[in-house]
Amino acid sequence: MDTTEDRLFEVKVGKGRAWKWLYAGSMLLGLLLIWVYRASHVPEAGEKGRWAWTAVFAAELWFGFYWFLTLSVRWNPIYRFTYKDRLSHRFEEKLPEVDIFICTADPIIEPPSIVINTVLSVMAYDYPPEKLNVYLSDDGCSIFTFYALLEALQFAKSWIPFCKKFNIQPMSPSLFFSKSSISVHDSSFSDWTTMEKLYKDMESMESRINAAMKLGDISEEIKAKHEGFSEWSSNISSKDHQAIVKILIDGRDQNARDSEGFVMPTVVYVAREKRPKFHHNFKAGALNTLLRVSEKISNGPIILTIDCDMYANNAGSVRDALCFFMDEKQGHEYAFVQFPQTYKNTTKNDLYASSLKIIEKVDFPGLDGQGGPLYTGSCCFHRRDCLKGRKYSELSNVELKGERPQIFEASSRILEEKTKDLATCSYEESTQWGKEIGLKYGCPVEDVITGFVIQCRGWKSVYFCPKREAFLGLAPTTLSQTLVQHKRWSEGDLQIFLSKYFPFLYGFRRTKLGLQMGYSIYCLWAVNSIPTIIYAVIPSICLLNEISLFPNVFSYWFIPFAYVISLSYIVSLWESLIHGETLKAWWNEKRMWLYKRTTSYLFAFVDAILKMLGINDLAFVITPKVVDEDTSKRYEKEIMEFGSTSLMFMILSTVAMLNLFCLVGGIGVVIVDGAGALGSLFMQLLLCGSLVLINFPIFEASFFRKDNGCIPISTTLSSVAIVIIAYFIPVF
Ligand SMILES: O=c1ccn([C@@H]2O[C@H](COP(=O)(O)OP(=O)(O)O[C@H]3O[C@H](CO)[C@@H](O)[C@H](O)[C@H]3O)[C@@H](O)[C@H]2O)c(=O)[nH]1
Ligand SMILES: [Mn+2]
Repeated sequence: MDTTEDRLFEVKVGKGRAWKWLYAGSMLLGLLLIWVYRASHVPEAGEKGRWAWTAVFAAELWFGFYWFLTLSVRWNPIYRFTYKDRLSHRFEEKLPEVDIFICTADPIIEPPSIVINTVLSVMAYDYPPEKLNVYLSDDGCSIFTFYALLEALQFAKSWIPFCKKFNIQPMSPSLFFSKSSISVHDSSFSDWTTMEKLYKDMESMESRINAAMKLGDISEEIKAKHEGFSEWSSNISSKDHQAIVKILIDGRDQNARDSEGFVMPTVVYVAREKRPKFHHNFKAGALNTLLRVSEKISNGPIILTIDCDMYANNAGSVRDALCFFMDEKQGHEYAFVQFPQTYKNTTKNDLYASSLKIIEKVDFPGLDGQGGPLYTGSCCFHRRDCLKGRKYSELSNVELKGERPQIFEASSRILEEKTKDLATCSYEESTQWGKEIGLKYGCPVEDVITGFVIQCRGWKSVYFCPKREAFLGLAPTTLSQTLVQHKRWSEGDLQIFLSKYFPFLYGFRRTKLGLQMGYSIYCLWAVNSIPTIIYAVIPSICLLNEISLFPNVFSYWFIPFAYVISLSYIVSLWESLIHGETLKAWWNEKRMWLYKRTTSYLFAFVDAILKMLGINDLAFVITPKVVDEDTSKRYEKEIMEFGSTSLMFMILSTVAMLNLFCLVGGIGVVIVDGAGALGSLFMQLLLCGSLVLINFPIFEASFFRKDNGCIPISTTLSSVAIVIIAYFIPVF
């Protein structure tokens, strides 16, 4: 019973080992030579540039070490393929219940129209609907989200059967109808009238929801239609809002069938206290709430967690995930199956590098080869018991039983009352929730830390990248949103590194060394800020002051520098291009690399240290899912968005101005001193020149743009002033 035909999935191992050895070996040699050069050429005490030299040396040591960590995810990538036909052939009748957890937190920055499209998309999965249960957690505790959900469920009655009948993908109505070429256009599609009607229904649903939002209230007429609205009837702002649980569709209920006998998935709305406070714990708290509530309602052994802006785009994803969990040979080893988080709103050249292409295409298959990818919060299927805290044991055969708790027989109203207490934040007081049970608390990347602990309990995870994207989400569409998001991520990741979950210690013997290194790549994102700032500032200042920090182009020592630098850029460019990025997207990615490191990571670094000292509190800054029309037009045209004053922009602008200033000065020096100076300052000219080039959008936004997204004049003036002042401070 071990032939390949029995397996529900297949694994292909990446090729090119010999090349990798050659690459890694020669890079290492180059790095060693650079370090030898640095160590043997330190300027004498009292000589100019001694400090600069030391700083640059330290930065290069770090870059070398960090590069070494990144080898872990390039060494052994694996790629997976599933056999869904075998799954249905063998297990169709025994498919488990699947619970889908969707989180939303704020009706303004996460508009209900987005949330309901996510809900509708997962309801339409190609999966027995009586085994599909959708839970929406609403930390915004918003009557509008609730209302929108009710509207969506009404619409679902025609939308879901339509999706199933014609295999509609994407299953999110707004995405489906926004596509200019609709995939059902072939001859088999015969139901234009239904489609047109659906489109009209969707539009009128949207306009009703928007009208209610605009009005700031739900009309009495609508409120009368569902008793659930009464939860909001009393003066909510003064009352301590405990929790709401509403079973809106009970999939087991015969009434949930439509006239043709069509069954709808179960849909449950859960809201907790409105304002984050004691025991709230942000998204991790929300997911743990859903764990408890769902346990009493459907208790699906498999759970999908997604964010409210992540539309399901591939109807087969649930079955894909089950191909891993239900595989007889290896299924019992896997705790979760992570799908890539892809975005529907990235522009052609991915201005803010938000597609995270290299992570998706290179890092994660690489991590999979080391024991499994990170859990990234969204687009991930879990085994319920692993998520709750179960340890792996080779002996126990983890069955995926689809049994519902007895209590389900209870009527919805009784069940709602019973689960309400479980949904409150105060329920968790002096319990193990967030510590031993469920998602971990106290970290802005609850997902990464939770996944890591699961892997340390002996479980493996799976990364599955299907041909048709499984999910399509919304990436941030402005520079500051992107930088803030990365601050949250890098801060959370660094916190893990500084905590008892330090990968090399906590993961020791529990996970592979390669996986610990893989985690460290992200955990140390924030630390990269310091060496990067050193490199972006010091060589340029030295250039201006005619202090050479690199070997002369005509010296042998120049070779390792040239080799290491060009090879790393060639490899990075090659990785981008083979994964379908444009040349410009690569360039944009390099710019964001610099911007994240000099701002997000720097702030994260500082905040993580403060947090460790107990000075700072935990926060979760939610990424807005909408921007105004003006901004969104600029985004479409790939014009970088600044628009406001912020410390982050101030830093970016100062670094850019400084380099411009130094480049002009440096060129002046070379012209005056001639070829000799060019040889010894060549590397610095190149570095400074590249920094000026990559910062072109900043110069444009400071001096040439007139729109609302340009850099405020005050920021430009201040950064120029800082550069001038810095020029007169004798640093060396
Ligand atoms: O108090 C909160 C705060 C956030 N959320 C939800 O968490 C999700 C993610 O928030 P978002 O602002 O969109 O963050 P992103 O940076 O886009 O999210 C990434 O990073 C998070 C960790 O920082 C992960 O939880 C996410 O899954 C992952 O997509 C959203 O659905 C929110 O509604 C809550 O439910 N409650
Ligand atoms: Mn998001």
